[in-house]
Amino acid sequence: MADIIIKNAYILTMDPDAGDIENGVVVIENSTIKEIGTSTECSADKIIDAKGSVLMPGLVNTHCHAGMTIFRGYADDMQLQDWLENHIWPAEAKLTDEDIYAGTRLACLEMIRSGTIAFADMYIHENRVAQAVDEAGIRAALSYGMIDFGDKEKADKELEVGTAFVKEFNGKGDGRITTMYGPHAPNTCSRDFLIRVKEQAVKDNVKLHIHVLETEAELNYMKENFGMCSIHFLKGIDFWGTDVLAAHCVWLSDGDIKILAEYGVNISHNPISNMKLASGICPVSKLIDAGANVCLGTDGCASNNNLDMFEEMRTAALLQKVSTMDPTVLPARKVLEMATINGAKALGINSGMLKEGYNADMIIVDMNRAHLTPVYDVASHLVYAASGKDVSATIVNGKVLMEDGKVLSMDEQEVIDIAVKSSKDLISKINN
Ligand SMILES: O=c1[nH]cnc2c1ncn2[C@@H]1O[C@H](CO)[C@@H](O)[C@H]1O
Ligand SMILES: [Zn+2]
Repeated sequence: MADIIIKNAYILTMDPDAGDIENGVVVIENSTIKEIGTSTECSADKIIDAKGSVLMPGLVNTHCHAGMTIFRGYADDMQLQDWLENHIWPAEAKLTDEDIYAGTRLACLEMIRSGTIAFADMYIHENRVAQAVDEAGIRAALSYGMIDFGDKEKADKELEVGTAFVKEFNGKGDGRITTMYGPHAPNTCSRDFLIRVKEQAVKDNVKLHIHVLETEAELNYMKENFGMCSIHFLKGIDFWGTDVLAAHCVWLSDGDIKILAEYGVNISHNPISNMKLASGICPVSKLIDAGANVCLGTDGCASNNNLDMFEEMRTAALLQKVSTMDPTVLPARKVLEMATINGAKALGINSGMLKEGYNADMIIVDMNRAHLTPVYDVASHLVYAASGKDVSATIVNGKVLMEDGKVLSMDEQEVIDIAVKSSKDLISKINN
């Protein structure tokens, strides 16, 4: 007896061998996909009738600071450096681990609601992030964000916290949680520290998550201090590899693009954050043409200001078209690949496709809506017309986290109330 059968769905498998299945069935047993096709002999404890809906792999958000939902709308309309140094970092200094737990629960709730099945996180008090992820039932690749600012003592401490986190939480939450090292950026971490972190990550056999060339200011800083850009600098210390998830990568030369592709670096494109902070535009279509693995992320909620990966897909497509003045770049299916297959590859998880043996991580999108009518091409609607609010069900690791628009793995009102309280406490701490 299987656990769940989903029937009568239009299945967007994202599996290049299978394509779309117009009236399909998926059978879930334990945490994986047991069968996918047009019919099944299996029976199951639970049957979900997805008539009129699309069943697809859940989306993967490859760059997030989940706890920053607490700062949603807190500091808008400024330059990244001013925003971080004068607003976000002073406020983060007042955050308690309880605030981060509350903010991450809110993020998980929002992600489950909007069809995200996994995310890559870099933040502080990451043990509480892991707790929130474990309880919410979502999947995540978590890292403690480390910054040394060239201070040797701080570097030792940061690496100690980062290493302890990696070791304690890798594989937790029935394997839904994996861990990474999170050196913040080449202009906030020293050369020595980045070398040590890379060595430790290789030793522990875990991946690395880092911000790279998000701003022109970083490019100028690296040129002034090292006589080269961050891409060549990181190449020089043997940092690059398929184990690296590099967020942003906005300020790239054609030579940099070749390096990133050659080393198989995973690039998390965050178009909304890059637009909001006026950081610039990642040359996504050039990266893809060069053969690089480009995926999508929202960044934290203070620079987006939501975690809706459907909005991120649409923005990625539109921004690339207007910036290259070529409407043929990043067609809908390509963007869907970025948000599913490519994201799963970056996180090293067996998700991103609906295929036998893969993780049972999937979502149901309700197409019976005015703004999704009529339908000529399902992929087009998912990228250009749908939003996260159209997701009716989210399944992660074979567990139904949301069904018929109702979140089952957490008490929604409680999560919202506690996050509101955290934000109010925070403001009074900041003002005192
Ligand atoms: O867009 C961004 N660029 C650089 N840093 C960021 C961005 N968003 C958030 N953080 C910061 O990265 C650290 C992770 O532990 C946090 O301090 C967070 O505020
Ligand atoms: Zn970030």
